Amino acid sequence: MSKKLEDCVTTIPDFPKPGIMFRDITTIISDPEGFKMAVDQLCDMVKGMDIDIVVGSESRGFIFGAPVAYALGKGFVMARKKGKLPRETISETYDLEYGSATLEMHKDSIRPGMKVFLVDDLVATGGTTAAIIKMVEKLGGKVVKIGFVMELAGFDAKNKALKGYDVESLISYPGN
Ligand SMILES: O=P(O)(O)OC[C@H]1O[C@H](OP(=O)(O)OP(=O)(O)O)[C@H](O)[C@@H]1O
Ligand SMILES: Nc1ncnc2[nH]cnc12
Repeated sequence: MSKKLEDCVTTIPDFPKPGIMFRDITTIISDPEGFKMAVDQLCDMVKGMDIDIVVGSESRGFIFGAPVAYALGKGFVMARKKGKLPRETISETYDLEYGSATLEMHKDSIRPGMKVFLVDDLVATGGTTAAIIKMVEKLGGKVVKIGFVMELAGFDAKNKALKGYDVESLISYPGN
């Protein structure tokens, strides 16, 4: 039987805090078949769609977003953690499953009217993605597709933080 992407994920209970089921992507990306499956399947999500640019968040979003952009023949924009981008930025602060954080994007990275494919490894609350959506929209871009490798369905981000957007995940885990 051929390998499935799910088989490449390792789950670590109680990391980094008690009660968190940590879905570890390191075993996807260290496996050539797993990494290729993930990138190819993310690209398939926008087959036939008109997109201008791929956006990914630091740091695990970079790992999938950059090869997806390359494979699609598009550019890649980084949403970075605070204080890392050298030019004029826009920023958003948001809550995480465990803590809070601020992401920044270069103000000139999205031009008005650009159609954005937002890529990340995982969605839990959707707070990270919602922060990026806010920045993209403030810059005049339109998020036309959001693709995740994994979703923690218990948070119901699709119907809460990301309601109204076109969201797809390659793997869905019930619960948090
Ligand atoms: O849906 P949310 O509740 O916002 O959580 C999901 C986000 O959390 C993780 O990133 P993290 O901020 O831990 O950064 P990392 O990629 O640098 O580990 C993950 O890569 C997502 O970006
Ligand atoms: N449960 C989880 N596993 C891996 N990364 C995460 N980011 C937020 N929640 C996570």
